[in-house]
Order: sequence, then structure tokens, then C-alpha cells
Amino acid sequence: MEPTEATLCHPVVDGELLLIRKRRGLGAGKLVGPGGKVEAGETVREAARREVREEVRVEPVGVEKRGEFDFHFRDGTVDDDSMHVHVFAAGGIEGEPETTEEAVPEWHSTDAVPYDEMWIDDRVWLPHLVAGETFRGTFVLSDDGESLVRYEMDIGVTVE
Ligand SMILES: Nc1nc2c([nH]c(=O)n2[C@H]2C[C@H](O)[C@@H](COP(=O)(O)OP(=O)(O)OP(=O)(O)O)O2)c(=O)[nH]1
Repeated sequence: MEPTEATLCHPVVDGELLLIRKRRGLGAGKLVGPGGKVEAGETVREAARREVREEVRVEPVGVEKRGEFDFHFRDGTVDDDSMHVHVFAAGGIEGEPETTEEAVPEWHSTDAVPYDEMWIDDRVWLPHLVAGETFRGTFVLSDDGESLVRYEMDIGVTVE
């Protein structure tokens, strides 16, 4: 079975990260970047932009691909919960973030990212996005998603 294609798009504006408190779906309750599954007929970049619009009603600008990761639960084989995530950064936004049915927007300083409220793997790769780097990695989480079983990651990779 192929992993599900998904996106994350992290606006970083004047040293502040725009995160969302997810209200439903995979990772509900956690603080994450805007994102979601890629829909049929759209590119991953279009999907990344659409999810930012849908989740917090702003238009991301200066969108750059920064990396990709594979995200698995349990034994690292592709399963129903496996995601292939395309990660983007945005240098700005147009509009004022709003709360929606899907998400509550929160700004956090890039110097004080609340990693304990995020997916366990975010502390591994998000600092590289904030630093302007690119990355590619694989993360295997425990069944409950609370611990990192293993991971591998390359920094400074070429992204399309
Ligand atoms: N920060 C972070 N995000 C992750 C990880 N794994 C993972 O799938 N995600 C993201 C990628 C997607 O943005 C999101 C999963 O998609 P989703 O369930 O929100 O998709 P969606 O909004 O299209 O949901 P739906 O309404 O269609 O059910 O979770 C991870 O380890 N860290």
C-alpha cells in the first residue's frame, strides 16, 4: 500500500512561526503547521497553499519547498497511517489568521517553539526548517505516537 501524500506549510514571519492547534484529524489537539492530505488533481504545492487558506484563512506568500519525510507508526512498514509529507516554508502571509472549524492559529517565537505540544519528531526536523535548511528523513513512531522509535535524516538535500 502506498503512503498517503500530505503537506505541511510553515509561515515564518519576523522571527515568529505561525502554528495551528489542530481541532480534528490526525494529530488533533497538537500544535502543528498548517497542512493536510493532497487531493486528486492538485500538485503538492497547491495542496500546501490550499490547506493554509482552509485552516487559518490567510494566503501564504514566498512558499518554498524545504523537505520531505516519511512518517510511520509501529514497525516502519507502510501501513494505513503512513504519510509521505512534503514540507514547505512561507516567508509571509496575506491577511490575518482566523480560527476555523479545523484549527486555532497561534504565533510562537522561533526561539521558543513549544515542542512538547507537537509531534515528537518535529523537534528533530523543524529547527532545520527555521534555520533555512532542507532535509529528507524517515520517522518511526510508537503505536500511541508518543515516542520516537527510530529516525534517519539528511540535511542540505536537493528538493524539487
Ligand atoms: N508536524 C507533523 N505533522 C505531521 C506528522 N505526520 C503527519 O502526517 N503530519 C501531518 C501531515 C498532514 O498535515 C497531517 C495529516 O493530514 P490530516 O489528517 O490533517 O489531513 P486533512 O486535513 O486533509 O484531513 P481530513 O480533513 O481530510 O481528514 O498531519 C508529523 O510527524 N509531524
